[in-house]
Amino acid sequence: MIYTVTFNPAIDYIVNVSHFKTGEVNRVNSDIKYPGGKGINVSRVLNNFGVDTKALGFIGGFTGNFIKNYIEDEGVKTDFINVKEDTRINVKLKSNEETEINGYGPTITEENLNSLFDKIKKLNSEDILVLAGNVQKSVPRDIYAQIQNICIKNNVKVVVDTTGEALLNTLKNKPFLIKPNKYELSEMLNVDIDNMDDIIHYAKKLIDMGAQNVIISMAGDGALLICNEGVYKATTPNGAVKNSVGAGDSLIAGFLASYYKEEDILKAFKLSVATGSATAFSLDLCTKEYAMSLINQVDIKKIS
Ligand SMILES: Nc1ncnc2c1ncn2[C@@H]1O[C@H](COP(=O)(O)OP(=O)(O)O)[C@@H](O)[C@H]1O
Ligand SMILES: O=P(O)(O)OC[C@H]1O[C@](O)(COP(=O)(O)O)[C@@H](O)[C@@H]1O
Repeated sequence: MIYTVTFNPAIDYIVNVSHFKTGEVNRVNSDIKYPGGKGINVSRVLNNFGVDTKALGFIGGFTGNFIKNYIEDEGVKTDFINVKEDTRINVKLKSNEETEINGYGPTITEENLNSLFDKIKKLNSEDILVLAGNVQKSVPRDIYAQIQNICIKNNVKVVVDTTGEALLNTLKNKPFLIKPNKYELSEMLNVDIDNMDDIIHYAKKLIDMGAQNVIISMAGDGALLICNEGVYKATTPNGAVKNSVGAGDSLIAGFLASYYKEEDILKAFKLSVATGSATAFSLDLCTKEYAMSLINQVDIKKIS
């Protein structure tokens, strides 16, 4: 089973406004609410691919229930821990530019954390665990590293998709896969990144620091994979972007949907990029059929 953990789920409130102006009353052309948060998105796409997945994490209030009911109706299994405050709402404003306002999120207590640890202790070597998204300020910065330590004992593969210090803290525990985008790569290592050589150089540093496989996602410029076999670059398929929220999460889901079945890193990389793009070209997260229809347009080249 592929488990995901989302510490800070969100309702993604997508708002389309033709010509957004600050300091004025703006009327929406259309709006829609989706369940969001990185691990939840990964589980939703895995479920679309027919892969058995369970979403763990913390939800609260009516906003939390919206997420739970929505994804359970789609067929995603859940085992959330209820917290006292409401799950956050993240606003994704689509106008001439895309603007995101991500909420703060509810407090997580030590008791909440212990309940999560108990659930994770039950995973075994057949399972994969995805730790995805930012964690609330109330949570220790090394929480993902603490969870990895439980997983190491039970031989569970761990994928980490977060940023900054929280991600750096996980490297010593050798995560199976990490997926910073190029801005997150530059931010976490506190370096300027100007070109592809810089991206490769710093992505290799993450391998030296402990990551087993690194994907650097680069939106419309595709993605890079750094693994045991070398460095590979993937192009993206052609298409018109409708909503890129969740494209990175979809990339991870596509990777795992393939890897879980075939354990072939390069095949998984190809599907991952097709899946990320399929979501970017869709209003909601993509279907399996759409991702599969794009896969032959993804060109992968070994670059070193
Ligand atoms: N504009 C785009 N055109 C085509 N594919 C895209 C576009 N934006 C995102 N994608 C796909 O989604 C993947 C992840 O997107 P990216 O924006 O890099 O991740 P994140 O959402 O984590 O920042 C990319 O590697 C690519 O496959
Ligand atoms: O946990 P964070 O970093 O605040 O991000 C949460 C947001 O990221 C998303 O999971 C989308 O992530 P990506 O676009 O990077 O795939 C949204 O659903 C959610 O609003």
